Amino acid sequence: MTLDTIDVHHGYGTETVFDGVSLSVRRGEVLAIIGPSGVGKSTLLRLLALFDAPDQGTVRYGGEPVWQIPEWQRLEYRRRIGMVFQEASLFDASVRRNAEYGLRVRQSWPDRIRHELATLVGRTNGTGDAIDALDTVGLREKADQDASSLSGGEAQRVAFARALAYEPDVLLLDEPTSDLDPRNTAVIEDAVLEAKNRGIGVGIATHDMHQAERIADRVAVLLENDVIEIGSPETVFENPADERTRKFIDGELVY
Ligand SMILES: Nc1ncnc2c1ncn2[C@@H]1O[C@H](COP(=O)(O)OP(=O)(O)OP(=O)(O)O)[C@@H](O)[C@H]1O
Repeated sequence: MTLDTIDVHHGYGTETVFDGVSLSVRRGEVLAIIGPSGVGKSTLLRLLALFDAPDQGTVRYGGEPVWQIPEWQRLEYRRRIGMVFQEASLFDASVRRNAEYGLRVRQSWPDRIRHELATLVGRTNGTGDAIDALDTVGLREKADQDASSLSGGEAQRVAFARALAYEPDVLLLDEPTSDLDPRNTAVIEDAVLEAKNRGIGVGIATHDMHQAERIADRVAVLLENDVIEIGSPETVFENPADERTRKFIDGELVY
C-alpha cells in the first residue's frame, strides 16, 4: 500500500506553501521529511493524512485519488492512517484506556458496536492490541496508571502506542521526539522501526537530521515550496544531488 502525492500545489490565502510536490510513503519503509522551520512539513503530513484537500494536484491511497472518490470511501482510507502530533494529547483516564482509544474511534460503526458488545460480555481482544502496543513503547507496566501521572516523554510514547494499536497501514509522525530526552527518543525510534518491520509505511517530519540518518530508508528534503531531493540517507547527507541540500545540511542556508 502506497500513499502518495502527485504534483500537489497548496497554500494558505495568498501564501504558497507547495508548488508541485510529488512524493510517496511506501509499505514497510520510513520516509523522513526534513526542511527548515515553516517550510510546510506539518502541512504536507496533513495532506497525506487526508485531513485537508490540496488546492491542486492528486493525493492517492493505494493508487486511488482520494479527493475524487465518495466521502465514505475516503473516510475508510483515513481510518487506515495513524497520526502522531508533536504534543501528545491524552485524556484523563488510565494509560490503557488512552492506548485503546484509537481502536475505538477509528473503527467503523459496525466494528465499534461489535467491539462494545464483546467488551460487555468480556470477550475482546482490543485490550490485547493496546497492551502489545504499550509493550512496544516500554509502558506495559504502567497500563493501569492514570495518564496524568506520566512524564511528557512517557505521554508521547502512549500517543505513539495509541496509533500503533490500531495497526494502521501508514503512520505519520509530526516531530514526535522534538521535546524528548535521548532515552524517550530512542524508545520512539525503536518503535518506529518495529512498525516498519510490521509492514507499516512511516512518514516522519523531523528537525533532527541525525534522527533521519538513524531511522530513515529515504529522506525527502523540503525547501522553497518543493521537495527538491529524495534519496537514501547516505546520498542526501553525504553526496546530495542538489547544491541547496548540501547548504541546508551544512547550515549555510539561513531561513
Ligand atoms: N492554518 C494555517 N493558516 C495559515 N497559514 C498556515 C496555517 N498552517 C500553516 N501555515 C503557514 O504555512 C507555512 C508552513 O507551515 P507548517 O506548519 O506546515 O511548517 P513546518 O515545516 O511544519 O514548520 P515547523 O518545522 O516550524 O513545525 C508556514 O508559513 C505557516 O505559517
